Amino acid sequence: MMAQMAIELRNVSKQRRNKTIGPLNLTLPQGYITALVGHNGSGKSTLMNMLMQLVNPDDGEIYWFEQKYKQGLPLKVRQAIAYVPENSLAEEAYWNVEEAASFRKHWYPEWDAEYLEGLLEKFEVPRNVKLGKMSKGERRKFEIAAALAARPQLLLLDEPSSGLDPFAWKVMLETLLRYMDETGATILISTHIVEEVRRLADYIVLMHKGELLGMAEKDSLFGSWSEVWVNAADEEELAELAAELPGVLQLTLEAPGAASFLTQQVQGVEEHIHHLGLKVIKSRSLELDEILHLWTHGHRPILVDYEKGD
Ligand SMILES: Nc1ncnc2c1ncn2[C@@H]1O[C@H](COP(=O)(O)OP(=O)(O)OP(=O)(O)O)[C@@H](O)[C@H]1O
Repeated sequence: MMAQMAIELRNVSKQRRNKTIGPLNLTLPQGYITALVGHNGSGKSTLMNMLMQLVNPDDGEIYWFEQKYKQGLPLKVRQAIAYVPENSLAEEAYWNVEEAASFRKHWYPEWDAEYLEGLLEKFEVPRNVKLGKMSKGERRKFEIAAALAARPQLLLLDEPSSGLDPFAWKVMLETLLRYMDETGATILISTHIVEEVRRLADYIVLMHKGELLGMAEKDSLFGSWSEVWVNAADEEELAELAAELPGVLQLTLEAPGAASFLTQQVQGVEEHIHHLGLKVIKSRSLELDEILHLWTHGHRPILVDYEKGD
């Protein structure tokens, strides 16, 4: 399946109890890791479930490797996708690692038993324990290892790090990066962990209250917002600053003689400040979580690579 696009969503929507997810427009280019971020209940799992056809959209169209399959995903496509859902399947609870692995091996033609062995060892997954008797983290590690052993072209991971200890988490990151390097697969990962986004993601997709706020190249987000401190004497000077500086946020007098604000155009703003006869005391780039927070509050970063909001 030599497609440029692993996944495309066109105006996809799904009615949930009291809210609508969508309309979602999104393109996942092949060969990249995209992090799906957003608050609880924003629709991340619903989106993943639609990509597995576990949930069907009410409206719109989904393309897998540039094809749409209204009548169900063909086996060949299904076999190219591995999914680690938020909650592990109850049906497999009575199997141990070997039994679960041998079942999946029949399902996935590219199954790599040796690779699985290596991963289980690295992750320190206990053997001869039924999956249902494993700790949350142990089960999670098995599920991630087994998903990779299927050698998927598209890997969907719904909060894979939940329950992992720091050691296992590190192994997971290394393993995913290596897998991407070796195979050029596509990964969609939902996560609440900023550090994970920072280390893994090529692209960030932000969901908020059932809507996609946009997609940004991760690197373009860094440095998009800055916090700047200036020497402003009083409220009067502050008001002058506010009138002079376009598009600044959260302008506040921090202490007598010092004000701070947020800006996306740090250079232009600094020139303005000098022009007003004031000085920049210091400035810093906002962290990724701060940038995402601003974004969910309507302050879209300017350096967004491309938006599939049409
Ligand atoms: N089977 C369902 N039937 C009806 N509504 C559902 C169903 N599953 C989820 N919802 C609702 O849809 C919304 C989105 O849920 P979803 O699980 O997709 O969010 P999420 O972003 O994955 O959240 P979290 O970060 O908590 O995992 C929520 O308001 C949820 O209550």
